[in-house]
Amino acid sequence: MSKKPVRVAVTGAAGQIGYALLFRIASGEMLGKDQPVILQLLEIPDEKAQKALKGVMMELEDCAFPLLAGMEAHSDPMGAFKDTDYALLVGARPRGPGMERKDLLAANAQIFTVQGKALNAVASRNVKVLVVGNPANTNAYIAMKSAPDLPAKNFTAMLRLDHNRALSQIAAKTGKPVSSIEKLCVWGNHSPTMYADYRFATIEGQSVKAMINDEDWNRNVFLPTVGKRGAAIIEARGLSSAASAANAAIDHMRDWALGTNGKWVTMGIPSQGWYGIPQDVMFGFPVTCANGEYTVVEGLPIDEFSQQCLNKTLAELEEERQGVAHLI
Ligand SMILES: NC(=O)C1=CN([C@@H]2O[C@H](COP(=O)(O)OP(=O)(O)OC[C@H]3O[C@@H](n4cnc5c(N)ncnc54)[C@H](O)[C@@H]3O)[C@@H](O)[C@H]2O)C=CC1
Ligand SMILES: O=C([O-])CC(=O)C(=O)O
Repeated sequence: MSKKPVRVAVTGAAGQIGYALLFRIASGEMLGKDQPVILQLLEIPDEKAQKALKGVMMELEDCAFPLLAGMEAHSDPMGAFKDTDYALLVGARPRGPGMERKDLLAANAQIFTVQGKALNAVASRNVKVLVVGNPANTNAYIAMKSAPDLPAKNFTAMLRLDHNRALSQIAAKTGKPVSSIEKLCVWGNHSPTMYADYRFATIEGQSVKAMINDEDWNRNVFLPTVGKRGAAIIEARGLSSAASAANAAIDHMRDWALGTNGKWVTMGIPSQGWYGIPQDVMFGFPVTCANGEYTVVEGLPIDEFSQQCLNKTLAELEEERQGVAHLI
């Protein structure tokens, strides 16, 4: 018997990430090739944006996806989030050259109070929320705090693009396939202060740290390359990452919903005090996923350099959190 359709809300649906994301959700890449979906798409109440959204929906229709059980266009989050099982909050202003992601807080923070409240009011009580719009961690924090009736753990921020970038850098350095790398993680904020950490990583059971054996490369090449990759893409493309961001969103939601079979991935999640990170700070942690739940990988040793990195990214998140305290 075929499965009952689930509702997937996507905001910023006519934007560049939206365009790279929706077709993959509708084809079953996110929730499985046996899971029908109803897309509930949100764009701003602006004639041009709504018209562009209609165009994207016409293209979705033209794909005749067998799993696409329905589609709705919305200009109000209360409609878009009604009974939704999954919410991908992408819609927000992207940065341009010379900006840091936290420069977007003033422009974007308000979006996430409104959307958090709407989720609180009308979404499924088990809704799984992924915030992509930048600055992703603090926007996810705002949405979570604006939705007190939903479980805090159901609000997450996207660190998966950073995780995937780190995987590719390690694969290139070691000459080994991406698929062979296990136990990598990225701690903290989706910003240049993030700490991509391959101390525990293995390839075919061998330590990646020992294989690379180059602390200078770690600190002066790997960390800045991963940390500033978003800016490098903007510099090269004139626009921020879109297809890779959509791909990371698919990876994040798929793994959360369908599980990782014991493999580590990185998710931005509200801390429950793990590794000394204060309660509720939306922080990138290594997790495994099973049965629709994530579990933090606990008990990893944190050496002095790693502790400094964690402190730095935490300090930035705390600063962002103070900057939005008036919205919560
Ligand atoms: N967390 C991450 O790893 C990444 C995050 N991003 C962020 O994702 C966001 C979206 O990026 P793009 O798609 O490239 O931008 P875009 O400008 O192409 O599209 C954003 C869309 O969101 C819509 N929008 C704005 N406010 C909205 C609201 N309140 N409700 C619904 N829709 C709304 C806009 O009308 C626009 O169509 C940006 O903030 C960007 O910085 C981008 C790449 C990676
Ligand atoms: O850098 C940006 O502004 C977009 C983004 O978050 C990324 O590519 O990681």
